[in-house]
Amino acid sequence: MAKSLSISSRSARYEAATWRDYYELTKPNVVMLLLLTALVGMCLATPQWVETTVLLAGLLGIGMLSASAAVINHVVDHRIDSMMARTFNRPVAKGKVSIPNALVFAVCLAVVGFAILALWVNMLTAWLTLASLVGYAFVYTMFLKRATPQNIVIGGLAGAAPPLLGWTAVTGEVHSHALLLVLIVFTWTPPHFWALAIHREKDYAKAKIPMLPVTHGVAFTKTSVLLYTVLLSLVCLLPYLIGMSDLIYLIGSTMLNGGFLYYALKLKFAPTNQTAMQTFRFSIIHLMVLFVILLLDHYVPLSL
Ligand code: HEM
Ligand SMILES: CC(C)=CCC/C(C)=C/CC/C(C)=C/COP(=O)(O)OP(=O)(O)O
Repeated sequence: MAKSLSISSRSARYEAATWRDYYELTKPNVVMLLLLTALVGMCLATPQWVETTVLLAGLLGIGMLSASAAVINHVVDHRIDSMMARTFNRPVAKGKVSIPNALVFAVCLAVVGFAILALWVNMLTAWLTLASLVGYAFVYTMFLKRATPQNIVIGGLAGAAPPLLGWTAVTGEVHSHALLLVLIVFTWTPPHFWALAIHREKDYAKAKIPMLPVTHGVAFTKTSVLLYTVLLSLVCLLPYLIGMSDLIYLIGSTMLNGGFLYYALKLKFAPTNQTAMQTFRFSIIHLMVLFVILLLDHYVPLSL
């Protein structure tokens, strides 16, 4: 009796799932920023306007595979998500969306996304995007996240891939300029995540996830944020130095990196309770504006 009651109350909770829960599973804000970086990869790949079919099918396919990866992340992590204050309310962790339903949703997104890329873009982009899904949903989430504090440095490669995916969607080839855009996002990821991890250190310790502040302490993580931010500022100079981007980019990226360095220095040497989260929030604005500036610089010629 008690068993049947608990089953029926569980299924009642599953019935309560709405489209909003499924939408939340796709990490929409993260996917939007990933798509912005993919769009910039597309636009920078050609001096002409990107062909409409490639633009739309490319963004849709990359978006669907990224969303699928995010849904799988929710499924794999539902136990640890339910232990952390930031994530306990997520649809799978909370039991609002069942694991089978979430998996069916993820598989549908992945199959349709892959087919769109294969049919209307090209096979190179389809395979590279699928590899990014595997990198994030399986390699990072299932193994690295639980294994090493360098998890997000290595796993960051999957999240950094979209500018390359956008580029290959347009040209069908891997180009060094596209790899430089990947390097920018790759170098940006550690200060982006570790700033948040400092704020959420107790959550991660509780869930026994070996994030850097848990394994090496908050002071060491702050130093790592600062050093990666310095490295990011140097990497961000490369598009100008190799002649890929021009003056608008140089000025814009220098200002953004100045802002990021300000927060990283404040976090290390003069923090308040809010500084870690302010740094995390600024990292998102930094990457978003940086890629908009790359786009502006591409279409508005302005050089010395
Ligand atoms: C391994 C790499 C990464 C890790 C570990 C990571 C981690 C995180 C975490 C833990 C959050 C907080 C989510 C929440 O509040 O529930 C977050 C937020 C966010 N991340 Fe990342 N991130 C990574 C890469 C990226 C990449 C590559 C992008 C985009 C290019 C990105 C864009 C965002 C955005 C836009 C948010 C805010 C989401 C929101 O407010 O809903 N992240 N990230
Ligand atoms: C196809 C393709 C480009 C795939 C990449 C997909 C993707 C959604 C990358 C973003 C990385 C990210 C949000 C990591 C956080 O995971 P977490 O588990 O550490 O954070 P959480 O605790 O908030 O879930």
